[in-house]
Amino acid sequence: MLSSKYLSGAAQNTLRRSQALRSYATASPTAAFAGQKGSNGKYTVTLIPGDGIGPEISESIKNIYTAAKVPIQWEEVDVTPVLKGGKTVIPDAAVNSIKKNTVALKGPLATPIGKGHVSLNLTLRRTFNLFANVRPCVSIPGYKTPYDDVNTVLIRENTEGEYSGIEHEVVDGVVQSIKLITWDASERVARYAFNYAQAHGRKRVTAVHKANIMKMSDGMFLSACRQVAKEFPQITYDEDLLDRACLRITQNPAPYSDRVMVMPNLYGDILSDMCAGLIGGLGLTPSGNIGRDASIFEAVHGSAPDIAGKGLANPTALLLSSMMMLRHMNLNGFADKIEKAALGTIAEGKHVTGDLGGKASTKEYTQAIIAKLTG
Ligand SMILES: NC(=O)C1=CN([C@@H]2O[C@H](COP(=O)(O)OP(=O)(O)OC[C@H]3O[C@@H](n4cnc5c(N)ncnc54)[C@H](O)[C@@H]3O)[C@@H](O)[C@H]2O)C=CC1
Ligand SMILES: O=C(O)CCC(=O)C(=O)O
Repeated sequence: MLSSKYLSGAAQNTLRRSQALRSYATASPTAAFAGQKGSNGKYTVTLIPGDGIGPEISESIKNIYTAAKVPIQWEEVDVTPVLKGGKTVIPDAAVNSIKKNTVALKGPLATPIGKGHVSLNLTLRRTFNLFANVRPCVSIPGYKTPYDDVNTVLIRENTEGEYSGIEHEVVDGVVQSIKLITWDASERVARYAFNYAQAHGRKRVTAVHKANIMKMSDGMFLSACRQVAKEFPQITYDEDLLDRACLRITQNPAPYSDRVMVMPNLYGDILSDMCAGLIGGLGLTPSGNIGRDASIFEAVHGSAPDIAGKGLANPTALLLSSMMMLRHMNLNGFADKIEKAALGTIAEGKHVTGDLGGKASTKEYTQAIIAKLTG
């Protein structure tokens, strides 16, 4: 093991954070929602509309929630980054709102490529120790794609790995980027994956890795998974190489319907976009960033600058993310009702957005869902 004296300041911070989180490894895997309704009978949820298509799709969710009479009031916060002590940080008001409400719905946040401020998406995940990113990807009934039986659940380690953000120039022309894997974070996400499989009736957990190449980092991730697997004898545990998993899923996704895949950070980012491609694209896939003290729900997609401001975006991915949020808040009845209206609208095919081959604007699609909810 590398002694901490050889680590950069950022790496040492990550190590400290990991040590501080040690207790999470054995804690309950889910952030049990403990929010209280206000005197108006509603829960307060933080809303980050986000960048690019974010405000358009957030507006759609708000309108659908009003129509469905979901007992939620939104606390909208701005996360335009501010400079504090030479560092780019999220404004205190936004951080405090999420701390207080413990649940947030987040639109996509854009990150400058190859320069500029750090990713605020990653900053939020780290700030609230959102250690597991759950990314389900399920075929949409009635929307025809090459496979109609996709039903994958991918759980991505969400705080470290290739996304640790520890980079420096060694000498001119040589840059080093450190992939940091800790036992604690690996064990914590592995335990979450097994608990998730158990709670959702999935019989197998597959750890996806490249430990043939990254023998120490992915190797330790696998060791943590193997150790946790012993606590769950009723669940089959196996391992698959990332490249082989990509090939197998695209050739035949059916065998992945009975399992949960768990993996280091970057692999989960890429594999979830690949799975989204199998069911119709990024306009359809939700996710939940789960921590013990807070959870933030967001679409898998980004800010889609190519269609932003044109009223073309598909709000389904954010809407389904908010369904994950409602179920997390035990508001299952509202989630079922809205999900049925959205999926019914897609299955009918008359009012779908361009990414699904339709001609409807974001507003027309939203109105069609609202008509189902109120009609
Ligand atoms: N969690 C987050 O907030 C994420 C943020 N990003 C950021 O978003 C920005 C743009 O990234 P890209 O690589 O362009 O990925 P992207 O996901 O924004 O877009 C990829 C493609 O999918 C389409 N698309 C995405 N969402 C859609 C929707 N709801 N409806 C219809 N079409 C949709 C876009 O039009 C584009 O052609 C970058 O700054 C990136 O860093 C990227 C991924 C996740
Ligand atoms: O933060 C970003 O801009 C991209 C993040 C991303 O692709 C993800 O990890 O979901």
